[in-house]
Amino acid sequence: MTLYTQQTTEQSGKLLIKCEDETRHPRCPHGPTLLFYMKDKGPEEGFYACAAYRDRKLCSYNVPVKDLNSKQHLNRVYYNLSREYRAIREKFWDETYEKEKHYCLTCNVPLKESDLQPHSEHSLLRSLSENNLKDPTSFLLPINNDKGNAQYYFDLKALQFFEGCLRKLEISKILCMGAPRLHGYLRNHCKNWLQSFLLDLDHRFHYFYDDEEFAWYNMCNNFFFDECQRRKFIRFLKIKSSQRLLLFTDPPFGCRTEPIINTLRELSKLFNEINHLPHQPLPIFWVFPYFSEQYIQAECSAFEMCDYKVNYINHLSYTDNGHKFRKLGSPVRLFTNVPLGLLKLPVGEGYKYCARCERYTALENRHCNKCNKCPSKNGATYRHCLHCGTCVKPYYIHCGDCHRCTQKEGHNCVEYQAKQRCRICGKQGHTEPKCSLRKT
Ligand SMILES: C[S@@+](CC[C@H](N)C(=O)[O-])C[C@H]1O[C@@H](n2cnc3c(N)ncnc32)[C@H](O)[C@@H]1O
Ligand SMILES: [Zn+2]
Ligand SMILES: [Zn+2]
Ligand SMILES: [Zn+2]
Ligand SMILES: [Zn+2]
Ligand SMILES: [Zn+2]
Ligand SMILES: [Zn+2]
Repeated sequence: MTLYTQQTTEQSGKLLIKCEDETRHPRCPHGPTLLFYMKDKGPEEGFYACAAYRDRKLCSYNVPVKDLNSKQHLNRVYYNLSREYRAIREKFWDETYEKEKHYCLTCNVPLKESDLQPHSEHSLLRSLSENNLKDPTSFLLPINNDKGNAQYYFDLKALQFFEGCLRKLEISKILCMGAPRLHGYLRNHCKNWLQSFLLDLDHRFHYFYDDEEFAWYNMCNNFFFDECQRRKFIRFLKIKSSQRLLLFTDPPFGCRTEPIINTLRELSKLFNEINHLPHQPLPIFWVFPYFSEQYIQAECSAFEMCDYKVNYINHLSYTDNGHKFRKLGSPVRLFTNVPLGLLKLPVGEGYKYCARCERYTALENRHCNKCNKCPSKNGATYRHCLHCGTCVKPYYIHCGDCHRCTQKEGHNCVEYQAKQRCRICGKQGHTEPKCSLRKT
């Protein structure tokens, strides 16, 4: 059962989520839970469920608010495995007796020569190379369950694009929150000007990275599994006045936006406190699909969407070559509070500079003089509809009853209008003809 994705909420009505006060919520093994409830019934009728895993098979914690027995649930302590993982790392890297390093992909454990025997029938990677060890995402099997880790890795072009942006913005420290391949890439290619720190739910990184660059972490509730790692992380946040830190995140697309935004706020606050800076949001890069724009902007209007299409190497639909979106390319974009004019998109890869927008946009995104912007969101070339007063997807048809362009012919106008969002201002409850922001 997928209860918690944003799209489900939109369809099924109003499943809300309470995450601000989460440290007071009962805990599952993945930290404080989130409180889910229906808008018309209120939090008392809601339930607490795991912040990280969106499937009961992956984390079975699910307790209705009214069944919460404080003694039973509130003070439950879960065993922290971080210490054990770190002990395995120490042994793995200790070369006093054995130098060779191996990995069992079946059991997901690093091994030395004398550990190999019980794994002889398993899928083994013997004698890991230095390059493998420098970036474990080069050989670890991605955990690509969409209701859990949803581990999809950037392709090389995306990594190079991000590197270019970070250079241009003169970033000197980066937090890779749920971005292990980016972390691996940057620590190997950019270490003389950029320090990277990885925050991820995947405990396997314990084996390859020490506490100076990795913390086992849940970004949906800002939870560190290990206190020692949290302290090291706080040290990493401390910057000199000449340095700049950027927070980069690529969460699973099934994650709700509210808890992530909450975490971004908490981390910004912590960063400012540690550095004795006035309140200001951190520069953030957030990779997410273009169709989530409304949810991100509803919570945080400072985030704008950049036209760059982000590709993954191990996801069929989320690449330019994927079958589902082949015509329009990957639907994955970069959302950021950094002014879009500061980002340079690669001209040889389907992008151009639009002098009127004063930023780079996709080649197919033609500037509309009436809307005064390059309007496309999804990679198609939009056309301007004079009746709607805005640009729309090319295959939309203007409906005389709805007074707007719609996707489906023969739709039920009453039902359709009730659910729609205005394409000009993004709000619900009216459509373009009645929008106060309409220009033409
Ligand atoms: C879509 S992948 C992003 C990887 C990125 N594209 C890269 O190549 O570096 C999501 C990553 O976030 C991690 N993750 C998933 N849920 C998380 C959570 N609740 N907290 C922290 N990390 C999480 C996964 O383990 C995975 O590494
Ligand atoms: Zn859990
Ligand atoms: Zn094994
Ligand atoms: Zn333009
Ligand atoms: Zn237009
Ligand atoms: Zn129209
Ligand atoms: Zn409007």
